[in-house]
Amino acid sequence: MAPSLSEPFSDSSVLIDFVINQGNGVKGLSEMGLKALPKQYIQPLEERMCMTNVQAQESIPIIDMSNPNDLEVEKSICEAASKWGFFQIVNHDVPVEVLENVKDATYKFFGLAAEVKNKYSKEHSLSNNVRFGTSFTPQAEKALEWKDYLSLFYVSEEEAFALWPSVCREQVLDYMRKSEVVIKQLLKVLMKGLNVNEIDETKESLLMGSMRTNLNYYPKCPNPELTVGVGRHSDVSTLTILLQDEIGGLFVRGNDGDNWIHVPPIKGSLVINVGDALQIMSNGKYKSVEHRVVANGSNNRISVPIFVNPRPSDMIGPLPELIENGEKPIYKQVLYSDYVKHFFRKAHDGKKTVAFAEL
Ligand SMILES: COc1cc(/C=C/C(=O)SCCNC(=O)CCNC(=O)[C@H](O)C(C)(C)COP(=O)(O)OP(=O)(O)OC[C@H]2O[C@@H](n3cnc4c(N)ncnc43)[C@H](O)[C@@H]2OP(=O)(O)O)ccc1O
Ligand SMILES: O=C(O)CCC(=O)C(=O)O
Ligand SMILES: [Fe+2]
Repeated sequence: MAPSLSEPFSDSSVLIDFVINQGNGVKGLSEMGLKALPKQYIQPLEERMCMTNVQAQESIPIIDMSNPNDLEVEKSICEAASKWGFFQIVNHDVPVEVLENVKDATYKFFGLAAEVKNKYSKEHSLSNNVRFGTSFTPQAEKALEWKDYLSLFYVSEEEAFALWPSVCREQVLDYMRKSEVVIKQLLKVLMKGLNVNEIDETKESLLMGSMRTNLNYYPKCPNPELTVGVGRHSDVSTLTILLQDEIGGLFVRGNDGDNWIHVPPIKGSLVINVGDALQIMSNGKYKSVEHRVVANGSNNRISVPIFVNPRPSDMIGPLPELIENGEKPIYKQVLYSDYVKHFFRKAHDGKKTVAFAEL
């Protein structure tokens, strides 16, 4: 039974039951037309976005990928990855209709009835590789985040056909397939910037041996200033390729450490960011930068990140080529699945995950 408007969720077990156990998510809360944000979503003051900390004059680089092997383009990719950890690419090879189709499919998935989406929840999903959820890690969070997601870990086309929701399966697979060219172009350039000039099969697998695509849904929120869409974090990937819609709300930590920079939506562009695995493998040259998403009081928002990762069974650490060149390692070798489990078992806490690999 849905809770009544006059008795909103003062009892947390009622909220958890409605949002998590019944699969209504925050989308279900948003669609009830609540007048006030349930207290479980109220973030401590220091985690709320304060507009005085936004640096409106700054922006992350926008890189034209028409000629990816042009030396100036290569230089701007490596500089952006070292200085900002984030950049947007335009004129890349991923067709605009592939991007539009995956956005439509995201709306289709979240438009399904709660009972249907709930078949993919941690409790009911037939596989750990397919997971519908809400917030980030609700069991570890003091305050919940205003986001629902579907997370799809790619193993094979056969598995995707058997297990992924049919309303979005083809569109996500197509988005992943078509993004592979640009992912390889970027990794080749980034490796060249480290003087790693050959990407053999083993290295390619270490850099991009596994991929996970998330469909993120941030519904319209009452009192958006009191909560977050996604709290401060860095990704644990090698690289993340992020498609966002036209609403905006993604902020990246500026390189002076205190301020936040908005990532404005640009039609047809993709946002690229360095994840912790690449920061570790590059021995700190490329930076995985903290970012967060604000909640929105007027619009629903979606985004579709592809997390390009090592394989769970890979050991990651500074690349041997860097150490052979005389660099002192600042990270140890860690099993990538241990690193990711450490990330998923705690609430978002900015850049703290990487301490797991520090020497
Ligand atoms: C969801 O909101 C997010 C997500 C992000 C993600 C940013 C990234 O960079 S994702 C890239 C993740 N990397 C990979 O997918 C690498 C390859 N995969 C793995 O290494 C493994 O699949 C695994 C993720 C480590 C899971 O390993 P497994 O041995 O099967 O162990 P489990 O028991 O299933 O999971 C361990 C632990 O993690 C939780 N968890 C697993 N998958 C997810 C998921 N997709 N989303 C959320 N949480 C997940 C799981 O519940 C377990 O926790 P327990 O407490 O139950 O033990 C960035 C920002 C966001 O807001
Ligand atoms: O929605 C966004 O713009 C970013 C989401 C994000 O940071 C993530 O899923 O890791
Ligand atoms: Fe992220």
